[in-house]
Amino acid sequence: MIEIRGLQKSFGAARVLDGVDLTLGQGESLCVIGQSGTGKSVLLKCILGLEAPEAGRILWQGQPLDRAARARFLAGFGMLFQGAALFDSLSVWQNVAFRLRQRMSDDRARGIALDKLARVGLGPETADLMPAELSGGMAKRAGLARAIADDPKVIFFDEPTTGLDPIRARAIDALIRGIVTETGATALTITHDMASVGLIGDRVALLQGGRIAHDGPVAGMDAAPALAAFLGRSPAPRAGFAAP
Ligand SMILES: Nc1ncnc2c1ncn2[C@@H]1O[C@H](COP(=O)(O)OP(=O)(O)OP(=O)(O)O)[C@@H](O)[C@H]1O
Repeated sequence: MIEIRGLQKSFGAARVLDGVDLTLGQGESLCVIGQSGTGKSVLLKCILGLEAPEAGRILWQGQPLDRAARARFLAGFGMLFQGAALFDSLSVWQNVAFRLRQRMSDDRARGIALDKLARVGLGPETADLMPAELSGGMAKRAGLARAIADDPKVIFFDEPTTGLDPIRARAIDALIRGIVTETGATALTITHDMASVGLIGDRVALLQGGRIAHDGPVAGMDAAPALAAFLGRSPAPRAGFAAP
């Protein structure tokens, strides 16, 4: 569905992306991990058209993601931003219904927003609260409700568990996995959190030195040498491996 080939992006003399090749299949959940400053956000911005790469191609459904294709892509796309990024001056339901209100009545948009809030575990009593009245975990849930408000076919999750304690982080992971599974959406998650990778991802890619240093299924990722090196530990023995 999304195919990235030879993507390069520099800032001044610093080449951040140095030939990134990555494919995201329809209905697949891919997690991209990497150290701070390796270019995960830059990669996301190149896909969204917020940064222009010097070289390489991004294809969506086999077509180059030019201006017209990107507009179609973004119309069927949802995103959970790092820190939720709710609009401070809008209530929770208005945030969730932000895109819906551009094409339907407030009554209808509010009804859909309440359904989506319920899906992420927020009751109707939260609908008229302002973002400043929410805890970090509630804000993430509201951001997630906004990401799925328009029933997107593709959803990007940027550091979905950053700033949450482990219990709330796992709850958000479980919600994301449930939503991705039940909607069949294609998902791209950027994260540092390996517990999230295990819960959310079908596949994990490691961005390192401007390239994809590892790309493989989440099942069995403990045995991948590149991931073990990234995490600073020895790879787990493969199934059937007999220790001497
Ligand atoms: N607009 C910009 N101008 C100059 N340098 C930039 C710009 N955007 C990103 N960079 C640089 O590109 C590199 C990659 O940044 P990026 O934000 O993609 O890292 P990241 O992997 O997402 O990090 P983190 O996990 O900490 O969010 C960094 O060195 C950053 O300083």
